[in-house]
Amino acid sequence: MMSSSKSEKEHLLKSNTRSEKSSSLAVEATQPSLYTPVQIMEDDVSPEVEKVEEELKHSSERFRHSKSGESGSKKQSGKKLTFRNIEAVTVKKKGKRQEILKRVSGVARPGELTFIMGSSGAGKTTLLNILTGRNLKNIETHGEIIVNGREMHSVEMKKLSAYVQQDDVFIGMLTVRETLLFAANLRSPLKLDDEELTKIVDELLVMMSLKKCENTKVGSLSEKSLSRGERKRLAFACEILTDPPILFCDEPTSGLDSFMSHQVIKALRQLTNEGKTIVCTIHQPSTSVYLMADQLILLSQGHVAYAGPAKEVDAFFGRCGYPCPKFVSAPDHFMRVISHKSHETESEYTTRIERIVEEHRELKQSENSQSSSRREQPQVNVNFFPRTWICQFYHISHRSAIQLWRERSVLFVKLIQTLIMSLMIGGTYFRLTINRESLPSFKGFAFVTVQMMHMLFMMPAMTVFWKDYPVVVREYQSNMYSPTAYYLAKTTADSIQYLIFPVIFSIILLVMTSLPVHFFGISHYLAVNILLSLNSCSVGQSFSAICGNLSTGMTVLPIAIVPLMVFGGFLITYDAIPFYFLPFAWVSWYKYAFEAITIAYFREIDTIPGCTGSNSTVIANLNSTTVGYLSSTVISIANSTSASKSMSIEPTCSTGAAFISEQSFDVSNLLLDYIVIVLAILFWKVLGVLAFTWRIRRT
Ligand SMILES: Nc1ncnc2c1ncn2[C@@H]1O[C@H](COP(=O)(O)OP(=O)(O)OP(=O)(O)O)[C@@H](O)[C@H]1O
Repeated sequence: MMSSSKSEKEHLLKSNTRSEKSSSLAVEATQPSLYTPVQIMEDDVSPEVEKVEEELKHSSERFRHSKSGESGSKKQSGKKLTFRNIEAVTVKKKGKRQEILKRVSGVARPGELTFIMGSSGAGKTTLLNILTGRNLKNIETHGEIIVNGREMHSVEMKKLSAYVQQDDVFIGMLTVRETLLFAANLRSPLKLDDEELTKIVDELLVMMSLKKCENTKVGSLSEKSLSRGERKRLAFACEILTDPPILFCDEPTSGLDSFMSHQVIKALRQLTNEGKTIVCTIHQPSTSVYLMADQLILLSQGHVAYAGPAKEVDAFFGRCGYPCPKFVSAPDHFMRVISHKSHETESEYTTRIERIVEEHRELKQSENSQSSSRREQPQVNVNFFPRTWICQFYHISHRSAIQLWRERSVLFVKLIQTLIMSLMIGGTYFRLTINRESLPSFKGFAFVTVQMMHMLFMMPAMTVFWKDYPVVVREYQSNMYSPTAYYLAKTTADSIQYLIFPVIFSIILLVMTSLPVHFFGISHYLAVNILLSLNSCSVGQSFSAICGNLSTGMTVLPIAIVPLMVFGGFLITYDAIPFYFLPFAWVSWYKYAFEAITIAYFREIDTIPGCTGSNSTVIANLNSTTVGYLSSTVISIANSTSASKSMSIEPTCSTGAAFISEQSFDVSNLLLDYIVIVLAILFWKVLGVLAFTWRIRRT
């Protein structure tokens, strides 16, 4: 740290001398900047800054010792990052191509801090994304990325580096400590025990000045808990816990005050002292921050305007005819030179940039001609995730369970909803028993039960991923876990509620009705309802993953589900279904659930009270009596298919078995019914996993 301060001061003095010598030809502003170099030097040595720096230094050292298990300071073997002729093109509508980066080349060396600077839209973030192999949807890229003479595949690059992205996204319900512990569990390259991980997290909390908020919930963008600076420091802590040799940071100082910006860059500088290669984009650095850079890459209109030592940039712009005027800070000056001014035309701006780019190209030509050395080819068969699939599954489901519990107000609302619906339906079928008159009502009761298992649970299940989706993308890109582990762990943890609510719903209905109380009936009724609710959430989650967002999923879902419901045997008997719609009936889990519930209650009944024989006739009008409140869509579909056949039950039966076969069901199908419902759950799970994995991998 001391050496860096010293070199900064030398750099600063040189920069002042250069500034004094230079003329003010190319710059309009000649007013002294608010942040004069002398003030910065004074700020730099203020007791408060010194104290924080000392704290950071000691914490950093302790953290590294705890990880390496060595008493002395451990320097990493350096990684020299070279990128050559990086091009990025987006293909827009009607095949229009937009060049974002045009043959961008540069070098970042170990032990050095490299700043990528440029005006907004210059391509800084895109360059970092290409170097780290992330967020390249819709972007075509070319060029070479070489580390220590070997060309890198993006998978290898991810193992060697960490990337602190501009937006800090976290699971809002977790505390700072829990967030770090989760990351440490899944990212640490070595398998460490709980005690060692806790120690690392403790060290990181001190190192990043997060100790005082370690038990504060991270919060989301809508409900803030941590300050922006704390969120930024947490993002750093999550990335550097793997001790990567190369660290990329996109706008690490955005949203921070000048003191905190200085501290963040200072912390990065300290990491370079350990041999790390650090590359960060930075928008408008204060002079104190700028002076900490070793190397500078200036981007303008997707071109490299300058790439080289930071201390030589003044001389370069002087050579181009834009020397830095007296009292104007160097970053302010060259940012002005490479930015589009309001009073100039597009062609004037482009001409200026082309001249600077050409000047830089000439400067670099000799360097490039020397660098055509032979390189090793990339290795792609590298182990992708540090932890096993089971370990990933365990930690994600644990985190999801914590989230579920902390969001228990949502669970409470769902409980109230379940209670209200079950009391309403229980009231409708109050004292329902099995006799001649109530046979149509039983069909209505079975229909409403099955329908409720879908209405209550399918839509809420669709929301399961989307709140956390940006976090999941970020964590996947950081090689923390596979999408399959996430999907299955998240949906499994979320499904706990779908074991409880259907039981509450079923018990209330069973208490309020007067259906026969026997173990066979009750156990099958409960089992079918639980399986149906699990199937509903599998369907909801799967549609959500397939459609990619909630609103599309909610629109598409009824198109697929309504036919299955209509041909489920409640509204039309199997025999009456037109042959071209029969496939819907074959795959309708509604039908199998209805069959299982019917068998559960009628198999044991020898004689249906009130049914004396083959002449008994009961007309059921589901429209007006039993399911009158159901959606008009369903009813109209039912009416438009063979209404007379579907709405009437004309039993020629007096026994339970006869009633079962009257519905085109078979007593021996009970096991098949369960198998089909379980297969439906598995089918939707697999489809959901595939869709989710595809979606995440595309990012
Ligand atoms: N995936 C993409 N699809 C289409 N255009 C893109 C994509 N990514 C980046 N761009 C475009 O590329 C240009 C450069 O974007 P980039 O985010 O790299 O700029 P930047 O220099 O980081 O800007 P800022 O400082 O504002 O973050 C912009 O015009 C942007 O709209």
